[in-house]
Amino acid sequence: MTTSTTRRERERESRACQNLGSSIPVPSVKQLTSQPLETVPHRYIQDTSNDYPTATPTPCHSLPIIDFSKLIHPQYQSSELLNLHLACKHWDQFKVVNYEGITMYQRPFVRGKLYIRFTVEFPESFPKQCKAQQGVLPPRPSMQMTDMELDECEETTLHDVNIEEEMRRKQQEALKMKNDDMHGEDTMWTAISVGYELIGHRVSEESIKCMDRKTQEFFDLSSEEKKRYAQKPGSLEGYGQAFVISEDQKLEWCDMIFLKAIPTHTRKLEFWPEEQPHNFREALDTYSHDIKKTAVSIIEFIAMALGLDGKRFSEAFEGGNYDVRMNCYPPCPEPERVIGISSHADISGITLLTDCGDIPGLQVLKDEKWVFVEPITNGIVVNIGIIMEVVSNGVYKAPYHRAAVNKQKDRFSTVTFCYPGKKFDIKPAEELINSGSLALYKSFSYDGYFESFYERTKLSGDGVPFIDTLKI
Ligand SMILES: O=C(O)CCC(=O)C(=O)O
Ligand SMILES: [Fe+2]
Repeated sequence: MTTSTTRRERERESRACQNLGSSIPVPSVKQLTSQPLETVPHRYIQDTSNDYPTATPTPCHSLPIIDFSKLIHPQYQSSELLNLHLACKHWDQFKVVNYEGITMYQRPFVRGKLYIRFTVEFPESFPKQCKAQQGVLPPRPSMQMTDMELDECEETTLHDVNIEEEMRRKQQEALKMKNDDMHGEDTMWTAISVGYELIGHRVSEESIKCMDRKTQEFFDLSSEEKKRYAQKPGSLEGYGQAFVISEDQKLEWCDMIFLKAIPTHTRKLEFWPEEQPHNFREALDTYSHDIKKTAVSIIEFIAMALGLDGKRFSEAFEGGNYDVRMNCYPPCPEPERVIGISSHADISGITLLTDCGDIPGLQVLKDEKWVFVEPITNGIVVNIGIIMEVVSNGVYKAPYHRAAVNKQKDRFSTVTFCYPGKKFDIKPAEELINSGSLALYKSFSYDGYFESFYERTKLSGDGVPFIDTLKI
């Protein structure tokens, strides 16, 4: 009974995998740049006429940092969860009242700041009936307060606050404290994210460093060697480029290898480099299990920050799917005319990215500007994916991001797309809907969600972002 159910499930899974879309073979950018290039071939030149400008780096354009060790520390958890929430959703209006917050750590008589978030929704029009209703209702209660009520009031001043700068400052303090605390420890890693930056997570340094090396070594192999792992018709897995569906489509300045990593039975080892790079498979095996552990914890905290049952999410991601994409962006003679990866939002629940080296390339769209995400040594970028945008009913948004390239050096990144298990329906969380909000997104089964995504990748050029097709 169990065996046949498992077999049936696997068959369904394998059918679903075959429907994952495919990509037609394209030249390798690494090979293209192996000889000196002065100009870029026409197929790579992007139309940048309607593009957003790139922001000049400033402190308020850098990403917030969340301290993972605080998330798991009873003393700091609630304040760090608030930071996490603000980091995932940082566009509301904030005011601050000084010295009215909770007491400060180790200073029981000093209160910190009280941040108040105002989300004001003005009606678009006042219905005509309002006036008529006023006529039949009793007079409004007086706003005048009694002396006793006034005695209990305390006057205070609401200061305007730039919450992003404020968070930045707090996070820099947190980072400093963390570094002081961790002096001498080298087993922890720093992590950053597109929605927020995370420090102190539990992936081992060796695991990430080793994967970084293997990613670089893979792309440094000869073309013949890499082609042994080339994508096959009807599959996105393997070495190549993603989502090239027509011969005249613009190409991205990127070579990649895409592999399903977890659960282990979904691995297609024919695409996993074997003899070279030496120990590539072992490195990816360890890395993917480590990244999964981090993802399971992060998702639990994200759910808690949304006021949802964290355990439901950690369980769903414990039994989840993890796909790894390794990217190589070779140097380009005209970097401003090409794109490494075009603007997109990830379809995952969350995405964890490690930058192999210190060359910036990842950009996130913030306030209609492309902002570079500075690689942090030993860091992981955490990005909210479309699944979490739907589940949060739009409270958190899956940010648009892209990869820029540079003139001087290869850039490499290793990206893990983290998905819940197949039993997880992709729909706004019931707790959020029951609390009075309308569902803003449609509901999908796990397979239904992917089917609708891959259907859309086949429709080129209608310009409707996938996320918009999910909205009610
Ligand atoms: O390499 C990067 O910085 C971005 C990669 C990315 O967004 C992706 O693979 O989905
Ligand atoms: Fe992405």
